[in-house]
Amino acid sequence: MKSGEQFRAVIVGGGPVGLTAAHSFALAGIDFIVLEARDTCCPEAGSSLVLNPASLRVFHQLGLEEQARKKSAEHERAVLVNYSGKTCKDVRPFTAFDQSVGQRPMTFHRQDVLKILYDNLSGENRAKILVNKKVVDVRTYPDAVEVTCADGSTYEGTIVIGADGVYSKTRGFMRKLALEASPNAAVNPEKPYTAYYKCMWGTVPVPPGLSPGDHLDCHSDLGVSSMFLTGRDRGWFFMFGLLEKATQERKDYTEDDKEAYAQELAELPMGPGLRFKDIWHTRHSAGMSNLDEGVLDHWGWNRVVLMGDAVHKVTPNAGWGLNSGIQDVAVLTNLLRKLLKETPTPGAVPTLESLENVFRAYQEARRENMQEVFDYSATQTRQSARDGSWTGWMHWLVETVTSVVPHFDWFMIRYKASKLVSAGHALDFLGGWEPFSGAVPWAHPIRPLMG
Ligand SMILES: Cc1cc2nc3c(=O)[nH]c(=O)nc-3n(C[C@H](O)[C@H](O)[C@H](O)COP(=O)(O)OP(=O)(O)OC[C@H]3O[C@@H](n4cnc5c(N)ncnc54)[C@H](O)[C@@H]3O)c2cc1C
Repeated sequence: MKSGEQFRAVIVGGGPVGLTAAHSFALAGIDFIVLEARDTCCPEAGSSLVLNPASLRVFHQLGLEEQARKKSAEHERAVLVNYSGKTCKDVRPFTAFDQSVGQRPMTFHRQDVLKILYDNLSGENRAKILVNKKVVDVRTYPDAVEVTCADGSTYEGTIVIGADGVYSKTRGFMRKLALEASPNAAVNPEKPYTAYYKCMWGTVPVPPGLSPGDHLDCHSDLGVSSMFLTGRDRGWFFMFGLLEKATQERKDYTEDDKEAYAQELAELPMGPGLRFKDIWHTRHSAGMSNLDEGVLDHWGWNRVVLMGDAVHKVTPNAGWGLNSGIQDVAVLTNLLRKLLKETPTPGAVPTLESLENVFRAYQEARRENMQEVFDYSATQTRQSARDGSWTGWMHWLVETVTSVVPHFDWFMIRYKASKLVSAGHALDFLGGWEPFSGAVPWAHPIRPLMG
């Protein structure tokens, strides 16, 4: 293996984070290739994705905002019911986002996000997304990396980026290679995430009485909760449940498991006058998994670096998983672009030391914020599906007291959620424009576009 003449990033995984990286790298002038295991980057799998204003700001910079607005619904109404189905709150707190950061979160069908990303790559860049390329080996050399796929094909590059999700193979190779290089190397655990909750999700037609942008929640003290979101033309349910025992093992739920769980939660309220049994039979599709949680301590090693669910995994109640991955993309793109621009000989491949410095700076820029996002997400899950522990009762007490405080949700969004969102990075070499501004300043402002 010898050094390539030009820098190239081999991105493992053509999910939403890998595809966002493809757009960002293309605009930054960073050569890349994406290797995706499935036969398509846009499968009809998963449920909704809520993009927060920080992600929408990046999408705007990538030229994707217009398509995104056509395919999504802005958050409008928040309804909370208790386990008996009684409405505790029916409010419209999301105007707080309009005032704070100038933009509300938007709800998409997951496949639509993938299609927006994939379809809007130029022909030249789309040709760099290769499907049916399941990565089975990663090797590092003094000047390069080599990635091998299940079909026997190999790809060389300067770095390899693991955007291959919660069960990341790249993460495993990073660990293995670091330990081979030094048995005392500081590495991530082999199984770095732990699940305390499970979730079944699915797509259904919008039930009567609901409108685009509705967000319904049902909380309970029995270790279960439900959430229902409406988009432009469909709705999505999320049925959360506390696992009997925390686990680090992967669990693949079967159709029978889903049916049994649906029967178990049939009477769980989803919103005013709506129970789970009313919508389960209308589903187009449903999925189920344990909700892994964790933030890794080592985001990169040598020529290998991780982003998205491969390096942090949060529960989905607060909708921060992909939004965090988009932040990873923005920060890593900015740092790599700067490095490549500053390389003494134009076009020369940066040294391993300079790449490792970039990976360190990337982790430093993201790790602390990610922990805050992680804690926020974990708390939301535990406040919703409360257990019988004292923390469960504390969550109950806080929720009961705050549910009678006028405009409480508005204040939480204005002073807590907006603060997290406004910490968001964007691509520092591209401009942006107005709606993404309000009373809360962005920690990393972008240059306003002229005209
Ligand atoms: C029910 C639910 C609701 C959610 N809602 C939201 C939300 O509203 N907002 C939000 O921000 N986040 C949400 N999330 C989280 C979000 O889905 C993830 O954070 C996001 O998908 C992570 O993207 P990723 O690209 O890192 O990983 P993935 O989406 O897992 O994509 C990884 C890709 O890598 C490919 N791959 C895997 N292994 C290999 C290999 N060996 N070789 C090549 N390719 C490989 C996979 O096929 C896949 O395409 C939700 C999650 C769940 C479960």
